[in-house]
Amino acid sequence: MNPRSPFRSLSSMSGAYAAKTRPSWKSCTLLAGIVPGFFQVEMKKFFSLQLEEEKRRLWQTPDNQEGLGQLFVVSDEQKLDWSDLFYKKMPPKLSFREKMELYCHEMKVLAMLILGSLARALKVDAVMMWEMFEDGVQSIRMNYYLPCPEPSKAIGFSPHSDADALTILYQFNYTDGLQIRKDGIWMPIRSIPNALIVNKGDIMEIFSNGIYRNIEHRATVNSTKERLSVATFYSCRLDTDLGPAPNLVGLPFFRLFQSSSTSRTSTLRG
Ligand SMILES: O=C(O)CCC(=O)C(=O)O
Ligand SMILES: [Fe+2]
Repeated sequence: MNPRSPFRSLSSMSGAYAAKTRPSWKSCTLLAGIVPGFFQVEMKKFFSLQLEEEKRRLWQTPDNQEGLGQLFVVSDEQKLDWSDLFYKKMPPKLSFREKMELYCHEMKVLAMLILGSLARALKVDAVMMWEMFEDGVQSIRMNYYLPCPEPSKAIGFSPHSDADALTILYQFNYTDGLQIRKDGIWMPIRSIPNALIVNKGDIMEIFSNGIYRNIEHRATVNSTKERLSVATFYSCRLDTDLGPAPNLVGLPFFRLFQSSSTSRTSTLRG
């Protein structure tokens, strides 16, 4: 039987615990809980690259170990390692673009969780919902509202509904401004530290046959404080025939929307 290195869970790795139980093993298997499956898929794709041209482009050079290849070959006689290898140095800090991509990735995971709950609430086929949204279109908008000398005469973001299925909004510096229209009245949504606001958009209204209404909202400005918000928009795949879910049309429901191709839906507001 192969010996196994000791297991540790991430939560048990407090300094005191780790010092007291320092294992004689030089390595330890850490159970971190979150294993990024998407990375494994991409890695497999990468190593199955058949394109000679692409491989040549990524090939290591004698003065740079970064890239694809086996630079540990020092003589024709040596026994070669039976592996392909890709080596890349990572910058110590993420760039703004990388941070934005990471944020979008986390928001997509959250959007899919929320869509899963909505599928259960609407009693729609979860597989159909998954296929519609898993490779959906995602976009991000960052809004910066400057203090305005005459806030009552200006509006930060005019009233609109988002064209997507779900919007996840984060308000950075706890400055109020977002308002939603309920029964004809504009209601302020208080900015709570670390809270995300989830709004349903036009696609969700169509898909749910009007059960979930899109949210009309706007952003106001104020005279002393700037305000920052970031909205990530999540829509279904572009090749979806968008219409109400089949179980939501027919009695007791009236069909409120016809199906049409998603690419015709306006994306002006997300
Ligand atoms: O800044 C806000 O609170 C709202 C932003 C918004 O509605 C949008 O970007 O679509
Ligand atoms: Fe919006």
